Amino acid sequence: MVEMKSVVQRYGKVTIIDQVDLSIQKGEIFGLLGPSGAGKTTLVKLMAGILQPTEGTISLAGAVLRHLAQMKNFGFMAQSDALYQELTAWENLDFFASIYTLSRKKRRKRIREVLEMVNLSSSKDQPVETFSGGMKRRLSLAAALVHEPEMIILDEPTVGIDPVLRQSIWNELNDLKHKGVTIIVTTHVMDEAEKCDRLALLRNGKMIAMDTPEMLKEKMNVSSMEDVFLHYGGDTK
Ligand SMILES: Nc1ncnc2c1ncn2[C@@H]1O[C@H](COP(=O)(O)OP(=O)(O)OP(=O)(O)O)[C@@H](O)[C@H]1O
Repeated sequence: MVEMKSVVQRYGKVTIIDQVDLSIQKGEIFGLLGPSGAGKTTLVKLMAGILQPTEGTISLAGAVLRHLAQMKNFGFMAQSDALYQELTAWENLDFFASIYTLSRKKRRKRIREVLEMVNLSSSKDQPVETFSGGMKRRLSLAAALVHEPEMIILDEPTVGIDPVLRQSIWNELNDLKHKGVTIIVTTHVMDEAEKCDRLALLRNGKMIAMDTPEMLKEKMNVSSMEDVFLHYGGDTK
C-alpha cells in the first residue's frame, strides 16, 4: 500500500528523516514509535503527500505519490485538530463528508455511524468550541473516517482520550483492518504499540528496527514493549 525508498527529509542542513525504507501492506495496522522529535510526524506527513521528500521516492499502491491528501481513499488525522470551532459536531462531519461527494442519504447514515463509534452522538448538536480536548480528538477521528477511506494515517490519535474510550477506538480500528483498511498510527502509548501488526522504531530520523511486537520483544529478550523502547534508548515522554 505504501512503499518508501531511501527517503530523506532535510530542513536546511538538518536531516530530519535519514534514508528510510519501508513497505506497508494493505490491511495492516502499522505503528510508528519513537521518542519525541524522532521524526514520526514528519514521516506520516511525507506518506500523506503533505510534504515532498528532499530525496527518495514514496509510492502508494504502486503509483508515485502526488497529493495523496486530496485523494478520496485516504484519511488523515493530524496532531492538531482541524475542526471548525463555531460549527456543531454534525456540521463539521457533514462538511468533511461533502468534500468527498458522498450522497446526502449516505452522508447522514455514515455521520451517525462515526458519531456512535467515537461516542459523540449525544453531543452532535453542540458547537465544537464547547468541546473538551478529548472530545475534539474523537471528532477529528470521526472526520478522518467519515468517507470510509482505504487507508488512514493517525498521528497520536488517542492523546487526551481515556482508557475505556481508547479501547473502543482500537476495537473499531481492528474492525476496519478486517475490512481491508490500512492503518498507520504514531504513538507513545506502549499498550497501543502492542496492538499493531508491525512496528517501526524511529530514532533521530533513522529506522532502527521494524518487526511485529512479538518479534521485537523476542529479539531483545524482553517481556514488554516498554523494555523494547528503552533498549533502543528511547524515552517514553
Ligand atoms: N518545518 C520544520 N523546519 C525545521 N525543523 C522541523 C520542521 N518540522 C519538524 N522539524 C524538526 O524535525 C524533528 C522531528 O519532528 P517530528 O514532529 O517529526 O517528531 P515526532 O517524532 O513526531 O515528535 P513528537 O512525538 O514530539 O510529536 C524535530 O527536531 C523538529 O524540530
